[in-house]
Amino acid sequence: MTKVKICGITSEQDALMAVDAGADALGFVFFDKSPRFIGVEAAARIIEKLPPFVQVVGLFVNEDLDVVNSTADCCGLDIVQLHGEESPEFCRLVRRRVMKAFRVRGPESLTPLADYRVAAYLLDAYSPHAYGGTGEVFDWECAIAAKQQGRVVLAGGLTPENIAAAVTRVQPYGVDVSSGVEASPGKKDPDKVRRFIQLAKHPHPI
Ligand SMILES: O=C(O)c1ccccc1N[C@@H]1O[C@H](COP(=O)(O)O)[C@@H](O)[C@H]1O
Repeated sequence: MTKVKICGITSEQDALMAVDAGADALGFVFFDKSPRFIGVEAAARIIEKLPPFVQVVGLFVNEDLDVVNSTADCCGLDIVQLHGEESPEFCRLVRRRVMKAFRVRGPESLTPLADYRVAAYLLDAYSPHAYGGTGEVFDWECAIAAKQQGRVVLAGGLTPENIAAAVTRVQPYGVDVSSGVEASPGKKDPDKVRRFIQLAKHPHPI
């Protein structure tokens, strides 16, 4: 069954709602140019309220290694998601499992994957305007091709409307969504979160 990460959590209410809806992982954005930015202390206060068996992911963009590792310790992160131009060596020095994000423009965007020894490749749409969280979709054929190199987490413009088609076609290890399940930037819409998770995990109605 496809794993689901709900990213851009900024409140305890949204965190517990997403967990109750069946999320496998929650994402906290430690990138201060994001509308979903959360500070370390605020994130730690939410994370300490989470039940067991939910993975906690910290998202960083071109952050200092020391900051990544100290935030991971402070907040009890399980996984680090690196969404900038971090090198293979940088990923190796992170003291957590790493999901390295690649912003896909076309098949040539997949060439660097082979250099990275990481827990999963997260594929997102390329945008010249932002590092992620844009709601833009890329050509899923690239995600299908990337599965030859390792675990793929599909992201980029996923919504309750397209997630069943995405999971059926790509059959990724997991999916990640931020803007597609929001009521407004940084605030999740409970109905969208529930429908998204249900359809990601059960794309074919029984
Ligand atoms: O969510 C953000 O604000 C964000 C900022 C900077 C880098 C990545 C970000 N989010 C990640 O982007 C993808 C796609 O998001 P969306 O569903 O299209 O809105 C996803 O992996 C988020 O974790």
